[in-house]
Amino acid sequence: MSSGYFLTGTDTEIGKTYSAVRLLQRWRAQGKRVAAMKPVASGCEVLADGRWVNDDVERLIAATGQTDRDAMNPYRFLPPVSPHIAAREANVAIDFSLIASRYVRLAEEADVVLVEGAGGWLAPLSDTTFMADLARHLGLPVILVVGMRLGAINHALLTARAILDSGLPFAGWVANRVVPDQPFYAENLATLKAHLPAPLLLELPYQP
Ligand SMILES: Nc1ncnc2c1ncn2[C@@H]1O[C@H](COP(=O)(O)OP(=O)(O)OP(=O)(O)O)[C@@H](O)[C@H]1O
Ligand SMILES: C[C@H](N)[C@H](N)CCCCCC(=O)O
Ligand SMILES: [Mg+2]
Repeated sequence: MSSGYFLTGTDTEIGKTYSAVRLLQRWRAQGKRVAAMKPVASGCEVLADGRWVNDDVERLIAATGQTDRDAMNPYRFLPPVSPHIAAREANVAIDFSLIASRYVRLAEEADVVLVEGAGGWLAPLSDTTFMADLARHLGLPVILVVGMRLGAINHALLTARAILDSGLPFAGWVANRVVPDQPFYAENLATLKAHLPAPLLLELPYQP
């Protein structure tokens, strides 16, 4: 029986993929077969042969050794904008059932599947749906990446409340240092530990 997690963050660009790679490496080192999924990616580079390449997909694939990009990334959009806008511009409706069936396929071959959202917990996927709805559709416990910088306490506690409201288990959080020298880092971490109702799974240093 495989386990799966939905990885969200306090914002976009705060190190979800960076943390995903570290989590995947850790599980791999424990002898687990790992798979990653980036169901919806916005922001691609177009290669000379016309292929669309998303950086998150490439980084996740490099960490897991998966080869089938289409299986782990069913929706890929060119502009680096909110997925609901990218999907609307492309005339695409994001189908949660399709994502769930791909997830099941990945889970059949892995001990742990890590699903990375796009943006934060309430990043929209359409005019009426949000990342949180996709996480609920998949029914996965949630891991929150906190991009450690000024303002993150508020973002983290708001996100934690919204995760609890969703009814999904809040499996844990990652403290990812996105700035080199956050003043009073230890105190910020202690405040988060005191208020977040889930265990700190990983503390990642700033990497210059
Ligand atoms: N601990 C860290 N030290 C230094 N740089 C970091 C760290 N974590 C993330 N970064 C850098 O910050 C940028 C954003 O990180 P990342 O792509 O993982 O964010 P994300 O939350 O996955 O974004 P998105 O919402 O687009 O998926 C990247 O350039 C990454 O290398
Ligand atoms: C383009 C970016 N890197 C992500 N892929 C999408 C971020 C969506 C954020 C939506 C929002 O909350 O405003
Ligand atoms: Mg990412």
